[in-house]
Amino acid sequence: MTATVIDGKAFAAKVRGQVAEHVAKLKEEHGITPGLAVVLVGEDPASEVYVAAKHRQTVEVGMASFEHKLPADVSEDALFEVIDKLNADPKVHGILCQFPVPDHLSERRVVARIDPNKDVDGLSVANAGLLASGETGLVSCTPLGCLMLLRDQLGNMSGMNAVVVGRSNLFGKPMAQLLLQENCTVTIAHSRTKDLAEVCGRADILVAAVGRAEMVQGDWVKPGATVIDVGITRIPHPEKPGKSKLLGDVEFGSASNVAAAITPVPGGVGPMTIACLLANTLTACCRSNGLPEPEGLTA
Ligand SMILES: Nc1nc2c(c(=O)[nH]1)N[C@@H](CN(C=O)c1ccc(C(=O)N[C@@H](CCC(=O)O)C(=O)O)cc1)CN2
Repeated sequence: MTATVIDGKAFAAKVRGQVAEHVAKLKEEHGITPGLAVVLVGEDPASEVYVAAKHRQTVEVGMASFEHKLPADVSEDALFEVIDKLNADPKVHGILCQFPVPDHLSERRVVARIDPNKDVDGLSVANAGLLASGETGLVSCTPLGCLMLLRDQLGNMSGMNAVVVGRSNLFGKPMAQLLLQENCTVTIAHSRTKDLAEVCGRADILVAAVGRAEMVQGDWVKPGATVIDVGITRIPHPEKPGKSKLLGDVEFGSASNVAAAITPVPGGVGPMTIACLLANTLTACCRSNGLPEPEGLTA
């Protein structure tokens, strides 16, 4: 079997197109422009690339982009002052702080300071709780992106065995909740799981978010499964000196011989993260103005 390679880059472009269409309608019919504020603390090179991509794509879909770059040694008080102003700013519908933050800051405390209605990363305790209770909130972007890819690939997932490898608040836990909402039978596996290969081998839907390059081998994959690879590890390119190469958590070559469908790295889940951030900003804007939400862009 050679798996269908799920094109996350193309799907993300489609999502951005839907967001742009809805944004244009909001402007025309209601004179409202959704706004996204991104706070970057320090100069982590990867974070700078992601924040630049967020700014570019926000502007491309017709939204207002507000960037706040703070020095690496910014105090928690000074950072909270910026967040408080954004919470109170009616032009800003979505706020996020790019992670990781420097060690003297706590990601948990930063997220807790953001108004849950503007928490477009969906990471606040309020939004995590709403998701766990099956109520409407804002859903973490990468799991939301994976859900969109799975719905597109599989349609009805009811009764399927889903295994999520990884239990982070950013990804594993919300992903498991979303799969549960799709009526999957969900297992969350993690570093202490016994016989991980056997657990993975029972998955009709296997979502790997372990953060260890190529840990999930082809012989862990059930024939015909749909495999979603959330890992991104950057290594020096073996053939091109000075260049780097990205690896997922799944050994793509062997897994794609067994699976029915699989996301590649790069070009799979990654591009969906920013597309879903834009979708969440649009959703937050519609909700705060009491307007109907865009269809197909929420969980
Ligand atoms: N506040 C947040 N911080 C971080 C998040 C997040 O969702 N919220 N996620 C990651 C970084 N990230 C977005 O912020 C992100 C990661 C990867 C991609 C992406 O498109 N990846 C490409 C490869 C890009 C490359 O060459 O490096 C792919 O997989 O094809 C977009 C956004 C951590 N921080």
